[in-house]
Amino acid sequence: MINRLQPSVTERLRLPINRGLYYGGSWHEPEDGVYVETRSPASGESLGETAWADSVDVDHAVEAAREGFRVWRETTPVARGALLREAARLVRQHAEELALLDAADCGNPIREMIKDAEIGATALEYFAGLATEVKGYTVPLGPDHLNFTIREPLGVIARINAYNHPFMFAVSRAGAPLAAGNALIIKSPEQAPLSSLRLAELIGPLFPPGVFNVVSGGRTCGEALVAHPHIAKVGLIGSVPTGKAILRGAVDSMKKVTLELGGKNALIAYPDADPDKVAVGAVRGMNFSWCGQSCGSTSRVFLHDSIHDAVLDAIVKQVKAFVPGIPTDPATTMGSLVSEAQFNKVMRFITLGQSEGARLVTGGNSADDPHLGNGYFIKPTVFADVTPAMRLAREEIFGPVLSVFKWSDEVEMLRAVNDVDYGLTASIWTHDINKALRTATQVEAGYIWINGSGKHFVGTPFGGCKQSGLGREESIEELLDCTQLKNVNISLE
Ligand SMILES: NC(=O)c1ccc[n+]([C@@H]2O[C@H](COP(=O)([O-])OP(=O)(O)OC[C@H]3O[C@@H](n4cnc5c(N)ncnc54)[C@H](O)[C@@H]3O)[C@@H](O)[C@H]2O)c1
Repeated sequence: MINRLQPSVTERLRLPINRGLYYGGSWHEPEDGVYVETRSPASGESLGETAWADSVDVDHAVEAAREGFRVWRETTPVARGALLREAARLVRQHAEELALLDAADCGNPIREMIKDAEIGATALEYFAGLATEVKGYTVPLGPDHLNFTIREPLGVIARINAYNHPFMFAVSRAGAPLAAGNALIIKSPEQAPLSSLRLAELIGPLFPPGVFNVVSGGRTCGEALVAHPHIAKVGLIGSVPTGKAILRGAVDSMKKVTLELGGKNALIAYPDADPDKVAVGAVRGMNFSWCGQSCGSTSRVFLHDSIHDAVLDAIVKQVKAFVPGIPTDPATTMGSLVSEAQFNKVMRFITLGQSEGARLVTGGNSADDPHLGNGYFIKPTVFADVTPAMRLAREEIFGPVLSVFKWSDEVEMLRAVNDVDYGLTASIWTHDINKALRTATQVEAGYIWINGSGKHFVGTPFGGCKQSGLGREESIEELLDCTQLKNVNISLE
């Protein structure tokens, strides 16, 4: 059945046994009995069906989570932290099988996805350590009062996830809500639901029933979570249109919303930068391994005229290292797009870029290997002579397409960098510290690398400006955002 994924994968791929909805500490059938097939985007082969939750199922999951919350909020922070550390241990222990599931289900190569286990487990440990830092403070009001604040959990938090790192998002974004004493409902991405189910099998039973819940489904399931009056906060990792829909949907119940959305991120190279290092940064920042399907991808590269040709040549040489292949094969350096819809969207942008007058330097078509004929593979693609007005330069493609701009006037370049609706990441390359820091203050982005790209650092606030999102995660801000302050005044008169 799944032999084409990679010869030995049939033995190694451990599909989740449970395909239903995990809430209240056990597995449930969806009320209306609907299951939807999930297929490998690399081979077209079926990976079986998973439950498709609707609003009635969401009601059940929320009820179970409210029960879980009653127990969990009374659990000491140290005990919560201990369970999160145990969850981290299990994620590491099962790293290969979780990564294989994602490779098969979302098309990203196993050699990269295995790193997601370490990222997710480290996030759990980080928030486990912060569980005792959910502190209030005292407010001086003079001799007649003792006034203090208590920081309390919110209740039930829903996390709605995108498809590009399914189990890493499920794991890493569980840490803050649970450390702060909330119950959690994770909604898996419809394109790749399997690893979230396996995660529920592995770590769900660690927690009191109703504390850690996983539901699979599509937009209706997400909408029901957002509209539910007993969900206190929704965190989304997804696209800008979904973020806007969630903001609208959260109005009636006035819930908190955190949005980690898309990007059209700039890399800026100054004349003094080393062309080879810039090229390494540009290629790494573009995340070609998972076909550029990353919110933080530096998909717009602004090269100073004086180093433009040298960097472009080096980029073109380096992207040749990314050869589309079967994602479950450990040798594969670049996987497939997640779906036919995403493949078609990327191909439309490639055609559009050419018609807008950008110069296609390499790639631009699907993989040559006939063994990949059933999958959604596109070669790493680089456009040069891109100008700021082109749609290629302005819209998030979420595919392996890098746009290179040539600049000579710094003011004009910075205007072009900021003249997009997005503002997630930026990468600045220069040895001039003043220039680097001045540019960092001028670029409209939430997460900036100087002489680097791509990497996230545990404990540093990640999130976007403008339409790239609301709120900051991967840091203490994420933890505090899962809490609310209560003020208590004791009269001493
Ligand atoms: N900023 C970040 O950290 C980050 C990380 C990864 C991906 N992303 C972004 O995610 C996008 C790609 O992922 P995608 O295509 O899965 O995004 P998407 O917005 O289509 O879907 C994301 C999730 O939202 C759910 N959803 C869709 N419509 C909804 C609605 N109206 N109400 C509630 N839930 C709804 C989906 O079922 C899915 O689980 C890109 O734009 C990418 O930049 C952002």
